[in-house]
Amino acid sequence: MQRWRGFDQIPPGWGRCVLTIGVFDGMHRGHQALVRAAVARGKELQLPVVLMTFDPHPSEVVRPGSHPAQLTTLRRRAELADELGVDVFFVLPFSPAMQQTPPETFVHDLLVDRLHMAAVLVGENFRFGHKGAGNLELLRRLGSRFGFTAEGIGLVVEQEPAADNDAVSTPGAPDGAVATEPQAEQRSAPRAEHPAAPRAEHPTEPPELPITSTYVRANVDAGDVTAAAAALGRPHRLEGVVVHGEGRGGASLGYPTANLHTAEHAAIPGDGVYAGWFVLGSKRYPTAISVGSNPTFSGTARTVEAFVLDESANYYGRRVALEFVAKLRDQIAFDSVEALIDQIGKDVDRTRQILGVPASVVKPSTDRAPEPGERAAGGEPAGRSSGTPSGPSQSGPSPS
Ligand SMILES: Cc1cc2nc3c(=O)[nH]c(=O)nc-3n(C[C@H](O)[C@H](O)[C@H](O)COP(=O)(O)O)c2cc1C
Ligand SMILES: Nc1ncnc2c1ncn2[C@@H]1O[C@H](COP(=O)(O)OP(=O)(O)OP(=O)(O)O)[C@@H](O)[C@H]1O
Repeated sequence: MQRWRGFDQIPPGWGRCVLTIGVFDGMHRGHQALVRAAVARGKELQLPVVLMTFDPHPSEVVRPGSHPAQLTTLRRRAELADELGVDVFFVLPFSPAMQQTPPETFVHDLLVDRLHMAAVLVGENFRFGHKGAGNLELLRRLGSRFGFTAEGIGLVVEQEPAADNDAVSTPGAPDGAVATEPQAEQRSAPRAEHPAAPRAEHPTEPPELPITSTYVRANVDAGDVTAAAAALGRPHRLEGVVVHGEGRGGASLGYPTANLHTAEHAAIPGDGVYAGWFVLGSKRYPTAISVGSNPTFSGTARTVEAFVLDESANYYGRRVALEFVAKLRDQIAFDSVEALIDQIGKDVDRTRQILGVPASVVKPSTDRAPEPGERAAGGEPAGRSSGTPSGPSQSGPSPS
């Protein structure tokens, strides 16, 4: 896949193409359906498929200071587009001049004259150009004038989770892994209200609301990472660089944590404790994640920290990502450090259960994730035994 930034990077001799346009921040299931349709059209017409996205988020240009929480970095968005078969990931720097551009000019001067689009595919609800005056209808009219086709894709809607299903599949778990325990906290937690939710006239019929990035952001913010994962088709991922914390995790608690420094607008899930995956390069490790200000220690700064199960490597300075699979509980101000340690042990046990990772695993090397079902010869993990902090010796070179 090629990556371009701005129209100047269109290579000389560029022919015709199939185009899909939008912010694509979530790269959620709706976006995926749209991109798949564009890729299929590209195959049929034997033309390359261009995905056009914007940077910064257009909201920031329209209302400075209003940048929405970012669900994917441009790098991650490109990676996901590549996996779906896109040929060119085209980032259009979004400027005040672009915001003022009438939709007809945008289509004629840029998409037709410079990008040579033969077909454009967008969601039915797509709006573009000054004051959002452009829509699918306009694209169709301009298409018959300038010689391209415009196709609208039906919107993918969110699915309500089945309330009586005891076996909750966990997005991102190893193949076939299923959490056998109902995720009670998840179920009972109020769902983030859909931004476009109408008042239901028939309460028994769940409303069918389109998946949008705004909806995913609301769920991430509310800590409902299960609903976010259902809309994304994968767990929400937060990227960052591992930095030093207070130096307390390994030394005093026996649970060293990798503290993440995240990008300014990154979508950080609401405060709480989560089960998820620690992603390092192409490997994933089970992890218990804490988001919040560590009220037991009267902390004020909000931190994102991950205790990586069965690992004791030095992650400082590494670029890593966390994938949030399920929320376990809220952060609590414990009366004693012992009570916090005891609870973290239970969080770790629960994390194993949800991810389908056995309690005792062979100590993997730092670049190898344990295979589910893999056990140490003696039955005990080479790192720590499940849920039992083993004191300062565990902290070693690990992050605090
Ligand atoms: C799984 C897990 C759950 C946690 N839950 C809480 C909590 O409920 N309340 C709290 O004050 N801190 C909680 N913490 C955060 C610890 O207080 C924090 O990791 C510790 O203070 C070490 O901080 P440091 O990395 O800055 O040294 C939790 C940490 C982990 C790994
Ligand atoms: N649920 C969906 N199903 C199919 N296509 C969608 C869906 N949501 C958005 N699209 C289309 O995907 C492209 C990119 O959408 P875009 O990221 O701009 O909006 P969005 O996901 O609705 O997010 P936001 O909440 O920020 O409006 C557009 O063409 C849009 O119409």
